[in-house]
Amino acid sequence: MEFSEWYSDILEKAEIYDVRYPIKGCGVYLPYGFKIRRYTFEIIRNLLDESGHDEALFPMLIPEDLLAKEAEHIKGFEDEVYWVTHGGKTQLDVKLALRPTSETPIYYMMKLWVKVHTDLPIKIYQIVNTFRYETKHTRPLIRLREIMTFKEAHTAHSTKEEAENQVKEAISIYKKFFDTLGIPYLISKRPEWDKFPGAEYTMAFDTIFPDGRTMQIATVHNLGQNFSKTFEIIFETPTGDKDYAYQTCYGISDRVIASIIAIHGDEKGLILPPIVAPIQVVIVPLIFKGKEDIVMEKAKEIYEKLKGKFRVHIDDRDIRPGRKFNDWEIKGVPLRIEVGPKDIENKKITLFRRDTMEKFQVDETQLMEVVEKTLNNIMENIKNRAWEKFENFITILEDINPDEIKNILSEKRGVILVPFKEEIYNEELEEKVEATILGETEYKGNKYIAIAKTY
Ligand SMILES: Nc1ncnc2c1ncn2[C@@H]1O[C@H](COS(=O)(=O)NC(=O)[C@@H](N)CS)[C@@H](O)[C@H]1O
Repeated sequence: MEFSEWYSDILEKAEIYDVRYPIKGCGVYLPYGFKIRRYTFEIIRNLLDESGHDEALFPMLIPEDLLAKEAEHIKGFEDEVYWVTHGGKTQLDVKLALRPTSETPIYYMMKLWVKVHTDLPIKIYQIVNTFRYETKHTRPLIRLREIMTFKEAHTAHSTKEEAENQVKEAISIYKKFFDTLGIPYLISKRPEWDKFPGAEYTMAFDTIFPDGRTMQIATVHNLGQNFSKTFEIIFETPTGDKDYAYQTCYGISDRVIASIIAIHGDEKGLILPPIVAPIQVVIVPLIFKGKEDIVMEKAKEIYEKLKGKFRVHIDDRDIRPGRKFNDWEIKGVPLRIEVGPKDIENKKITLFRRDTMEKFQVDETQLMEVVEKTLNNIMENIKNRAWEKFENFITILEDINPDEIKNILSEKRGVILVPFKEEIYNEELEEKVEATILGETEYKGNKYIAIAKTY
Protein backbone atom coordinates (compact mmCIF):
# COMPACT_ATOMS: atom_id res chain seq x y z
CA MET A 1 0.00 0.00 0.00
CA GLU A 2 1.23 3.47 -0.90
CA PHE A 3 2.46 5.40 2.17
CA SER A 4 0.03 8.34 2.22
CA GLU A 5 -2.92 5.95 1.89
CA TRP A 6 -1.47 3.79 4.70
CA TYR A 7 -1.00 6.89 6.84
CA SER A 8 -4.54 8.27 6.54
CA ASP A 9 -5.93 4.74 6.91
CA ILE A 10 -4.06 4.10 10.16
CA LEU A 11 -5.11 7.42 11.71
CA GLU A 12 -8.68 6.21 11.42
CA LYS A 13 -8.27 2.48 12.09
CA ALA A 14 -6.07 3.00 15.16
CA GLU A 15 -8.54 5.69 16.34
CA ILE A 16 -5.85 8.38 16.65
CA TYR A 17 -7.25 11.36 14.79
CA ASP A 18 -10.45 12.26 12.94
CA VAL A 19 -9.97 14.40 9.84
CA ARG A 20 -13.70 14.94 9.26
CA TYR A 21 -13.73 18.32 11.01
CA PRO A 22 -15.44 20.84 8.68
CA ILE A 23 -12.41 23.14 8.30
CA LYS A 24 -9.51 22.20 5.99
CA GLY A 25 -6.27 21.69 7.90
CA CYS A 26 -8.10 21.18 11.22
CA GLY A 27 -8.75 17.77 12.84
CA VAL A 28 -9.70 16.09 16.09
CA TYR A 29 -7.44 14.13 18.44
CA LEU A 30 -9.44 11.07 19.51
CA PRO A 31 -8.86 9.75 23.04
CA TYR A 32 -6.27 7.13 22.01
CA GLY A 33 -4.35 9.63 19.91
CA PHE A 34 -4.66 12.24 22.62
CA LYS A 35 -2.96 9.91 25.11
CA ILE A 36 -0.06 9.30 22.68
CA ARG A 37 0.23 13.08 22.33
CA ARG A 38 0.13 13.54 26.11
CA TYR A 39 2.87 10.98 26.83
CA THR A 40 4.99 12.30 23.95
CA PHE A 41 4.88 15.93 25.07
CA GLU A 42 5.46 14.90 28.69
CA ILE A 43 8.93 13.81 27.55
CA ILE A 44 9.81 17.19 26.03
CA ARG A 45 8.30 18.99 29.06
CA ASN A 46 10.58 17.03 31.38
CA LEU A 47 13.64 17.65 29.19
CA LEU A 48 12.91 21.40 29.10
CA ASP A 49 12.12 21.62 32.82
CA GLU A 50 15.29 19.70 33.69
CA SER A 51 17.35 22.20 31.68
CA GLY A 52 16.14 25.34 33.40
CA HIS A 53 13.10 26.25 31.29
CA ASP A 54 9.78 27.36 32.78
CA GLU A 55 6.44 26.69 31.16
CA ALA A 56 4.26 29.78 30.71
CA LEU A 57 1.14 30.73 28.75
CA PHE A 58 0.48 33.73 26.50
CA PRO A 59 -2.67 35.02 24.80
CA MET A 60 -3.52 33.69 21.37
CA LEU A 61 -4.59 37.08 19.97
CA ILE A 62 -1.88 39.49 18.73
CA PRO A 63 -2.67 43.12 17.79
CA GLU A 64 -1.76 43.87 14.18
CA ASP A 65 0.82 46.56 15.03
CA LEU A 66 2.66 44.15 17.35
CA LEU A 67 2.82 41.36 14.81
CA ALA A 68 4.06 43.80 12.17
CA LYS A 69 6.84 45.31 14.29
CA GLU A 70 9.70 43.11 13.05
CA ALA A 71 9.77 43.66 9.29
CA GLU A 72 11.31 40.32 8.23
CA HIS A 73 9.03 38.44 10.59
CA ILE A 74 5.80 39.91 9.30
CA LYS A 75 7.01 39.59 5.68
CA GLY A 76 7.55 35.91 6.33
CA PHE A 77 4.13 35.38 7.90
CA GLU A 78 1.81 37.93 6.28
CA ASP A 79 0.39 35.37 3.82
CA GLU A 80 -0.28 32.88 6.61
CA VAL A 81 -1.93 34.93 9.35
CA TYR A 82 -5.58 34.47 10.31
CA TRP A 83 -7.22 37.73 11.41
CA VAL A 84 -10.02 38.46 13.89
CA THR A 85 -11.84 41.64 12.84
CA HIS A 86 -15.01 41.66 14.94
CA GLY A 87 -16.12 41.24 18.53
CA GLY A 88 -19.72 40.14 18.02
CA LYS A 89 -21.28 42.76 15.70
CA THR A 90 -18.71 45.38 16.65
CA GLN A 91 -15.87 45.93 14.19
CA LEU A 92 -12.60 45.96 16.15
CA ASP A 93 -10.57 49.16 15.79
CA VAL A 94 -7.38 47.05 15.74
CA LYS A 95 -7.30 43.78 13.77
CA LEU A 96 -6.13 40.86 15.90
CA ALA A 97 -4.02 37.99 14.56
CA LEU A 98 -4.38 34.41 15.69
CA ARG A 99 -0.76 33.64 16.67
CA PRO A 100 1.18 31.88 13.89
CA THR A 101 4.02 31.68 16.46
CA SER A 102 4.52 33.80 19.54
CA GLU A 103 7.74 35.87 19.21
CA THR A 104 5.81 39.12 19.13
CA PRO A 105 3.52 38.73 22.19
CA ILE A 106 6.31 37.15 24.24
CA TYR A 107 8.98 39.72 23.37
CA TYR A 108 6.55 42.56 24.00
CA MET A 109 6.25 41.22 27.58
CA MET A 110 9.98 40.53 27.92
CA LYS A 111 10.59 44.25 27.42
CA LEU A 112 8.56 44.84 30.58
CA TRP A 113 10.40 42.13 32.51
CA VAL A 114 14.01 42.89 31.59
CA LYS A 115 15.87 45.85 33.14
CA VAL A 116 19.27 44.57 34.31
CA HIS A 117 21.50 41.65 33.30
CA THR A 118 20.45 39.74 36.44
CA ASP A 119 16.94 39.55 34.97
CA LEU A 120 18.52 37.28 32.35
CA PRO A 121 18.56 34.59 31.12
CA ILE A 122 14.87 34.02 30.52
CA LYS A 123 14.07 30.51 29.28
CA ILE A 124 10.35 29.93 28.84
CA TYR A 125 8.15 27.72 26.68
CA GLN A 126 4.50 27.09 26.00
CA ILE A 127 2.64 24.22 24.36
CA VAL A 128 -0.31 25.78 22.54
CA ASN A 129 -2.24 25.83 19.30
CA THR A 130 -1.07 28.17 16.58
CA PHE A 131 -2.60 29.08 13.23
CA ARG A 132 -1.06 29.26 9.78
CA TYR A 133 -3.07 29.64 6.60
CA GLU A 134 -1.04 27.03 4.75
CA THR A 135 -1.65 27.21 1.02
CA LYS A 136 0.34 24.05 0.28
CA HIS A 137 -1.51 20.72 0.52
CA THR A 138 -2.61 20.28 4.16
CA ARG A 139 -2.10 16.84 5.78
CA PRO A 140 -3.24 15.51 9.16
CA LEU A 141 -0.63 16.13 11.89
CA ILE A 142 1.90 17.06 9.18
CA ARG A 143 0.75 20.31 7.61
CA LEU A 144 -2.08 21.80 9.65
CA ARG A 145 -3.80 25.15 9.56
CA GLU A 146 -4.50 24.88 13.26
CA ILE A 147 -1.26 23.47 14.66
CA MET A 148 -2.74 21.89 17.79
CA THR A 149 0.48 20.97 19.58
CA PHE A 150 3.01 23.71 19.04
CA LYS A 151 5.79 23.64 21.64
CA GLU A 152 7.63 26.94 21.32
CA ALA A 153 10.56 27.85 23.56
CA HIS A 154 11.86 31.42 23.73
CA THR A 155 15.02 32.56 25.48
CA ALA A 156 16.79 35.87 26.17
CA HIS A 157 20.43 36.18 27.21
CA SER A 158 22.90 38.90 28.22
CA THR A 159 25.68 37.77 25.90
CA LYS A 160 26.02 36.53 22.33
CA GLU A 161 28.01 33.51 23.59
CA GLU A 162 25.26 32.51 26.01
CA ALA A 163 22.70 32.63 23.19
CA GLU A 164 25.04 30.51 21.05
CA ASN A 165 25.27 27.99 23.89
CA GLN A 166 21.52 28.01 24.21
CA VAL A 167 21.23 26.97 20.55
CA LYS A 168 23.56 24.06 21.35
CA GLU A 169 21.49 23.13 24.44
CA ALA A 170 18.28 23.24 22.38
CA ILE A 171 19.85 20.93 19.80
CA SER A 172 20.94 18.48 22.49
CA ILE A 173 17.46 18.57 24.07
CA TYR A 174 15.89 17.70 20.70
CA LYS A 175 18.45 14.94 20.13
CA LYS A 176 17.54 13.38 23.47
CA PHE A 177 13.85 13.81 22.67
CA PHE A 178 14.01 12.12 19.26
CA ASP A 179 16.41 9.44 20.54
CA THR A 180 13.92 8.63 23.31
CA LEU A 181 11.25 8.20 20.62
CA GLY A 182 13.58 6.30 18.28
CA ILE A 183 13.03 8.85 15.50
CA PRO A 184 16.10 9.26 13.24
CA TYR A 185 17.18 12.74 12.13
CA LEU A 186 19.70 14.72 10.15
CA ILE A 187 20.66 18.10 11.63
CA SER A 188 21.44 20.82 9.14
CA LYS A 189 21.89 24.57 9.07
CA ARG A 190 19.19 25.90 6.75
CA PRO A 191 20.47 28.04 3.87
CA GLU A 192 20.15 31.84 4.17
CA TRP A 193 17.17 31.84 1.81
CA ASP A 194 15.24 29.34 3.91
CA LYS A 195 15.82 30.45 7.50
CA PHE A 196 13.07 31.47 9.96
CA PRO A 197 11.79 35.02 9.27
CA GLY A 198 13.75 37.34 11.59
CA ALA A 199 16.43 34.82 12.57
CA GLU A 200 20.21 35.11 12.17
CA TYR A 201 20.26 31.42 11.29
CA THR A 202 18.12 28.30 11.61
CA MET A 203 19.20 24.78 12.61
CA ALA A 204 16.74 22.09 11.59
CA PHE A 205 16.05 18.42 12.32
CA ASP A 206 14.77 16.48 9.33
CA THR A 207 13.62 12.89 9.36
CA ILE A 208 12.80 10.72 6.33
CA PHE A 209 9.30 9.30 5.92
CA PRO A 210 8.71 5.83 4.42
CA ASP A 211 7.96 7.40 1.03
CA GLY A 212 11.49 8.79 1.02
CA ARG A 213 10.52 12.43 1.47
CA THR A 214 12.02 14.44 4.33
CA MET A 215 9.97 16.05 7.07
CA GLN A 216 11.18 19.01 9.13
CA ILE A 217 10.40 17.88 12.68
CA ALA A 218 12.16 20.57 14.72
CA THR A 219 13.89 23.90 14.33
CA VAL A 220 16.19 26.00 16.48
CA HIS A 221 16.66 29.66 15.62
CA ASN A 222 19.35 32.06 16.73
CA LEU A 223 17.54 35.39 16.63
CA GLY A 224 20.57 37.49 17.53
CA GLN A 225 19.34 40.94 18.54
CA ASN A 226 16.86 41.32 15.67
CA PHE A 227 13.78 41.10 17.84
CA SER A 228 15.26 42.65 20.99
CA LYS A 229 16.13 45.79 18.99
CA THR A 230 12.63 45.94 17.52
CA PHE A 231 10.96 45.25 20.87
CA GLU A 232 13.54 47.25 22.88
CA ILE A 233 14.46 44.43 25.26
CA ILE A 234 17.30 46.46 26.79
CA PHE A 235 19.28 45.57 29.92
CA GLU A 236 21.95 47.23 32.00
CA THR A 237 25.22 45.29 31.72
CA PRO A 238 27.45 44.50 34.74
CA THR A 239 29.59 47.52 33.79
CA GLY A 240 26.58 49.84 33.73
CA ASP A 241 26.25 50.06 29.95
CA LYS A 242 23.09 49.28 27.99
CA ASP A 243 22.69 46.39 25.56
CA TYR A 244 19.95 44.53 23.69
CA ALA A 245 19.19 40.94 24.74
CA TYR A 246 20.51 38.03 22.61
CA GLN A 247 17.68 35.60 21.80
CA THR A 248 16.84 32.13 20.56
CA CYS A 249 13.63 30.20 19.97
CA TYR A 250 12.96 26.57 19.09
CA GLY A 251 9.84 24.67 18.16
CA ILE A 252 8.25 21.31 17.47
CA SER A 253 4.68 20.40 16.62
CA ASP A 254 2.21 17.59 15.93
CA ARG A 255 4.71 16.40 13.31
CA VAL A 256 6.42 14.53 16.13
CA ILE A 257 3.25 12.42 16.53
CA ALA A 258 3.08 11.96 12.76
CA SER A 259 6.70 10.76 12.80
CA ILE A 260 6.11 8.18 15.56
CA ILE A 261 3.23 6.78 13.49
CA ALA A 262 4.97 6.87 10.13
CA ILE A 263 8.48 5.81 11.12
CA HIS A 264 7.69 2.93 13.47
CA GLY A 265 4.51 1.62 11.83
CA ASP A 266 4.37 -1.45 9.59
CA GLU A 267 1.82 -2.83 7.15
CA LYS A 268 -0.17 -4.21 10.10
CA GLY A 269 -0.50 -0.80 11.78
CA LEU A 270 1.12 1.18 14.58
CA ILE A 271 4.11 0.04 16.59
CA LEU A 272 4.26 2.38 19.57
CA PRO A 273 7.42 3.08 21.57
CA PRO A 274 6.41 1.82 25.05
CA ILE A 275 7.16 5.20 26.58
CA VAL A 276 4.25 6.81 24.68
CA ALA A 277 1.93 3.77 24.41
CA PRO A 278 -1.45 4.35 26.09
CA ILE A 279 -1.49 0.59 26.75
CA GLN A 280 1.93 -1.01 27.15
CA VAL A 281 0.70 -4.54 27.93
CA VAL A 282 -2.68 -5.91 26.87
CA ILE A 283 -3.92 -9.11 28.52
CA VAL A 284 -6.13 -11.30 26.33
CA PRO A 285 -7.92 -14.10 28.21
CA LEU A 286 -8.52 -17.16 25.96
CA ILE A 287 -11.97 -18.22 27.08
CA PHE A 288 -12.71 -21.91 26.71
CA LYS A 289 -16.05 -23.47 27.59
CA GLY A 290 -16.20 -24.29 31.27
CA LYS A 291 -12.80 -22.68 31.98
CA GLU A 292 -13.92 -19.04 31.96
CA ASP A 293 -13.46 -18.52 35.68
CA ILE A 294 -9.91 -19.81 36.08
CA VAL A 295 -8.80 -17.91 32.98
CA MET A 296 -10.33 -14.61 34.11
CA GLU A 297 -8.94 -15.14 37.60
CA LYS A 298 -5.43 -15.60 36.24
CA ALA A 299 -5.81 -12.63 33.91
CA LYS A 300 -6.81 -10.44 36.86
CA GLU A 301 -3.89 -11.78 38.91
CA ILE A 302 -1.45 -10.83 36.15
CA TYR A 303 -3.15 -7.45 35.76
CA GLU A 304 -2.79 -6.71 39.48
CA LYS A 305 0.92 -7.60 39.37
CA LEU A 306 1.64 -5.39 36.35
CA LYS A 307 -0.64 -2.39 36.94
CA GLY A 308 1.70 -0.68 39.43
CA LYS A 309 4.55 -0.49 36.92
CA PHE A 310 2.99 -0.60 33.47
CA ARG A 311 -0.02 0.73 31.62
CA VAL A 312 -1.92 -2.58 31.37
CA HIS A 313 -5.42 -3.48 30.13
CA ILE A 314 -7.48 -6.68 30.16
CA ASP A 315 -9.49 -7.13 26.98
CA ASP A 316 -12.50 -8.98 28.32
CA ARG A 317 -14.78 -8.17 25.37
CA ASP A 318 -16.99 -11.01 24.31
CA ILE A 319 -15.39 -11.43 20.87
CA ARG A 320 -13.01 -14.00 19.34
CA PRO A 321 -9.34 -13.76 20.48
CA GLY A 322 -8.24 -13.31 16.84
CA ARG A 323 -10.29 -10.11 16.60
CA LYS A 324 -8.71 -8.87 19.82
CA PHE A 325 -5.20 -9.66 18.60
CA ASN A 326 -5.89 -7.77 15.38
CA ASP A 327 -7.31 -4.71 17.15
CA TRP A 328 -4.31 -4.34 19.47
CA GLU A 329 -1.81 -4.99 16.68
CA ILE A 330 -3.36 -2.16 14.68
CA LYS A 331 -3.16 0.10 17.74
CA GLY A 332 0.51 -0.71 18.18
CA VAL A 333 0.33 -2.08 21.73
CA PRO A 334 3.95 -3.19 22.27
CA LEU A 335 3.29 -6.34 24.30
CA ARG A 336 0.40 -8.81 24.55
CA ILE A 337 -0.09 -11.55 27.15
CA GLU A 338 -2.37 -14.46 26.22
CA VAL A 339 -3.89 -16.36 29.15
CA GLY A 340 -5.23 -19.88 28.43
CA PRO A 341 -6.06 -22.96 30.54
CA LYS A 342 -3.02 -24.96 29.33
CA ASP A 343 -0.56 -22.21 30.32
CA ILE A 344 -2.23 -21.88 33.69
CA GLU A 345 -1.78 -25.61 34.26
CA ASN A 346 1.91 -25.49 33.22
CA LYS A 347 2.48 -22.24 35.12
CA LYS A 348 3.58 -20.57 31.89
CA ILE A 349 2.91 -17.17 30.40
CA THR A 350 2.59 -16.64 26.62
CA LEU A 351 3.74 -13.26 25.36
CA PHE A 352 3.57 -11.66 21.92
CA ARG A 353 5.79 -8.70 20.98
CA ARG A 354 4.32 -6.36 18.36
CA ASP A 355 7.62 -5.24 16.79
CA THR A 356 8.75 -8.70 15.67
CA MET A 357 5.30 -10.37 15.83
CA GLU A 358 7.04 -13.15 17.79
CA LYS A 359 5.22 -15.27 20.35
CA PHE A 360 7.21 -16.80 23.24
CA GLN A 361 6.61 -18.48 26.59
CA VAL A 362 8.16 -17.91 30.01
CA ASP A 363 7.61 -19.25 33.52
CA GLU A 364 4.99 -17.17 35.23
CA THR A 365 7.53 -16.46 38.02
CA GLN A 366 9.54 -14.40 35.52
CA LEU A 367 6.58 -12.19 34.56
CA MET A 368 7.76 -8.80 35.89
CA GLU A 369 11.37 -8.97 34.73
CA VAL A 370 10.41 -10.39 31.30
CA VAL A 371 7.84 -7.64 30.70
CA GLU A 372 10.34 -4.94 31.69
CA LYS A 373 13.17 -6.46 29.65
CA THR A 374 11.02 -7.07 26.58
CA LEU A 375 9.60 -3.54 26.54
CA ASN A 376 13.15 -2.13 26.70
CA ASN A 377 14.22 -4.53 23.98
CA ILE A 378 11.31 -3.46 21.80
CA MET A 379 12.35 0.19 22.15
CA GLU A 380 15.96 -0.62 21.21
CA ASN A 381 14.82 -2.75 18.29
CA ILE A 382 12.41 -0.24 16.71
CA LYS A 383 14.97 2.55 17.17
CA ASN A 384 17.69 0.50 15.42
CA ARG A 385 15.29 -0.50 12.66
CA ALA A 386 14.33 3.16 12.12
CA TRP A 387 17.98 4.27 11.91
CA GLU A 388 18.78 1.45 9.52
CA LYS A 389 15.97 2.49 7.16
CA PHE A 390 17.11 6.11 7.54
CA GLU A 391 20.74 5.35 6.67
CA ASN A 392 19.60 3.37 3.63
CA PHE A 393 17.84 6.51 2.39
CA ILE A 394 21.11 8.49 2.44
CA THR A 395 23.14 8.63 -0.79
CA ILE A 396 26.60 10.22 -0.76
CA LEU A 397 27.79 11.53 -4.14
CA GLU A 398 31.28 12.78 -4.99
CA ASP A 399 30.01 15.76 -6.94
CA ILE A 400 26.93 17.59 -8.17
CA ASN A 401 25.57 15.76 -11.19
CA PRO A 402 22.06 17.22 -11.67
CA ASP A 403 20.79 14.34 -13.77
CA GLU A 404 22.08 11.71 -11.36
CA ILE A 405 20.54 13.65 -8.44
CA LYS A 406 17.17 14.00 -10.20
CA ASN A 407 17.25 10.32 -11.00
CA ILE A 408 18.00 9.25 -7.44
CA LEU A 409 15.40 11.63 -5.97
CA SER A 410 12.69 10.31 -8.27
CA GLU A 411 13.56 6.63 -7.76
CA LYS A 412 15.08 6.00 -4.35
CA ARG A 413 14.38 9.50 -2.95
CA GLY A 414 15.80 10.12 0.56
CA VAL A 415 18.65 12.58 1.18
CA ILE A 416 21.58 13.18 -1.16
CA LEU A 417 24.82 14.44 0.36
CA VAL A 418 27.46 16.13 -1.76
CA PRO A 419 30.72 17.52 -0.33
CA PHE A 420 30.20 21.13 0.76
CA LYS A 421 31.56 23.73 -1.66
CA GLU A 422 30.82 27.41 -1.06
CA GLU A 423 30.77 28.22 -4.78
CA ILE A 424 27.84 25.91 -5.60
CA TYR A 425 25.88 26.56 -2.40
CA ASN A 426 23.13 28.88 -3.75
CA GLU A 427 19.49 28.97 -4.75
CA GLU A 428 20.29 28.20 -8.38
CA LEU A 429 21.41 24.77 -7.21
CA GLU A 430 17.81 24.05 -6.09
CA GLU A 431 16.54 24.83 -9.58
CA LYS A 432 19.31 22.76 -11.17
CA VAL A 433 18.52 19.65 -9.14
CA GLU A 434 14.73 20.36 -8.92
CA ALA A 435 14.77 19.64 -5.20
CA THR A 436 15.19 21.39 -1.84
CA ILE A 437 18.53 22.21 -0.26
CA LEU A 438 18.04 21.19 3.37
CA GLY A 439 21.29 22.98 4.21
CA GLU A 440 24.84 22.29 5.29
CA THR A 441 25.27 19.23 7.49
CA GLU A 442 27.89 17.11 9.22
CA TYR A 443 27.57 13.41 8.41
CA LYS A 444 29.98 10.80 9.70
CA GLY A 445 32.63 13.47 10.23
CA ASN A 446 32.41 15.22 6.87
CA LYS A 447 30.66 18.41 5.77
CA TYR A 448 28.01 18.13 3.04
CA ILE A 449 25.22 19.96 1.27
CA ALA A 450 22.03 17.95 1.93
CA ILE A 451 19.49 17.78 -0.92
CA ALA A 452 16.03 16.15 -0.77
CA LYS A 453 12.41 16.16 -1.78
CA THR A 454 10.57 17.39 1.29
CA TYR A 455 7.04 17.45 2.67
N1 LIG B 1 1.63 23.96 9.25
C1 LIG B 1 2.30 23.20 10.12
N2 LIG B 1 1.74 22.07 10.62
C2 LIG B 1 2.42 21.29 11.50
N3 LIG B 1 3.66 21.57 11.95
C3 LIG B 1 4.25 22.69 11.49
C4 LIG B 1 3.62 23.55 10.56
N4 LIG B 1 4.47 24.60 10.30
C5 LIG B 1 5.58 24.37 11.04
N5 LIG B 1 5.47 23.23 11.74
C6 LIG B 1 6.44 22.67 12.66
O1 LIG B 1 6.69 23.65 13.68
C7 LIG B 1 8.11 23.79 13.85
C8 LIG B 1 8.42 25.22 14.32
O2 LIG B 1 7.93 26.14 13.36
S1 LIG B 1 8.96 27.18 12.78
O3 LIG B 1 8.20 28.09 11.96
O4 LIG B 1 9.99 26.46 12.12
N6 LIG B 1 9.62 27.93 14.02
C9 LIG B 1 8.94 28.80 14.78
O5 LIG B 1 7.78 29.04 14.63
C10 LIG B 1 9.77 29.47 15.86
N7 LIG B 1 8.94 30.43 16.56
C11 LIG B 1 10.31 28.48 16.84
S2 LIG B 1 9.07 27.98 17.88
C12 LIG B 1 8.67 23.44 12.49
O6 LIG B 1 10.02 22.98 12.61
C13 LIG B 1 7.76 22.32 12.01
O7 LIG B 1 8.22 21.09 12.53
